Amino acid sequence: MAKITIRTLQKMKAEGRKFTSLTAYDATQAHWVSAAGIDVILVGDSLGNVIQGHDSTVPVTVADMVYHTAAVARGNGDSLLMADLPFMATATLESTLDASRQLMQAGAEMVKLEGARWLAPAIEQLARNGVPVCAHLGLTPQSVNKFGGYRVQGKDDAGLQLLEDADALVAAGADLLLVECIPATLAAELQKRSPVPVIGIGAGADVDAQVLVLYDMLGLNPGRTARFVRDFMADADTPQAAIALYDQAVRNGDFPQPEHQF
Ligand SMILES: Nc1nc(=O)c2c([nH]1)NC[C@@H]1CN(c3ccc(C(=O)N[C@@H](CCC(=O)O)C(=O)O)cc3)CN21
Ligand SMILES: CC(C)C(=O)C(=O)O
Ligand SMILES: [Mg+2]
Repeated sequence: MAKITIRTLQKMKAEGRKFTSLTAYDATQAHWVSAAGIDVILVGDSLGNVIQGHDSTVPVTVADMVYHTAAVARGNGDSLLMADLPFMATATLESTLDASRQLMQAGAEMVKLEGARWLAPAIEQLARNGVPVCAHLGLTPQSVNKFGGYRVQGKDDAGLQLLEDADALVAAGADLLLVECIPATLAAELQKRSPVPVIGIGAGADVDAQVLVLYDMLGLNPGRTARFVRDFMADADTPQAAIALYDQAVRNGDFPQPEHQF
């Protein structure tokens, strides 16, 4: 497999081909995920839940993200390596740039940040400094305390707000959009109007790519899982085989199904 870059993802969108993303938190997982041909590895701040045992991503620090990003980078093959900016790292322009520098120097090739149009100046500054950006919209888990729980976002009038936020962030230089837990109809509308690829989780099938938390799609999560999760270990003997099944299912449109969307 050739090295995946933002140009590869743009080309796949232009050709109407789906691409794939999964989280990884350590070198071994990064090896499995990249060897299966997953296009984008996300070092997600969901590590706060699945590794650290917190009930949200709020406690995760920049130092935690740097540690896991460096481990994932060592195990990665050809996947594009994206890392989350954690809670409050984007509070100021200065903190955004400093945290992004640390993640990029640990081996990330793109950073992801949660938020809306107020992040446009930060994205412009990152673009000028050569840092590709994915803007995460909709259910942004770092705001769980502000939302009052993990709730579907972008319903009714908030849908138009989300589309306008996306436009502003793309105009500022965002290279990718990621939407979580929004109505599938809204995600489809966004996919149509967006010049950059749109990755979805709980956003239906009509987007350019899908992402899941690795532990969720391997059925490793002890608690209740969200509606958008499918356990790919149910039909596989090994984690590597389950990851390959997920990759195929996303590319050929078998995942997600209507039961996984809102
Ligand atoms: N293991 C894991 N998987 C994830 O997908 C994930 C994390 N951890 N940690 C960070 C955030 C938290 N996320 C979550 C957590 C819960 C729901 C959830 O329960 N959603 C409801 C929707 C409720 C509604 O209808 O408004 C669901 O039924 O899926 C969604 C996203 C996604 N991220
Ligand atoms: C759920 C995905 C999109 C994420 O941000 C994470 O794993 O932290
Ligand atoms: Mg995250």
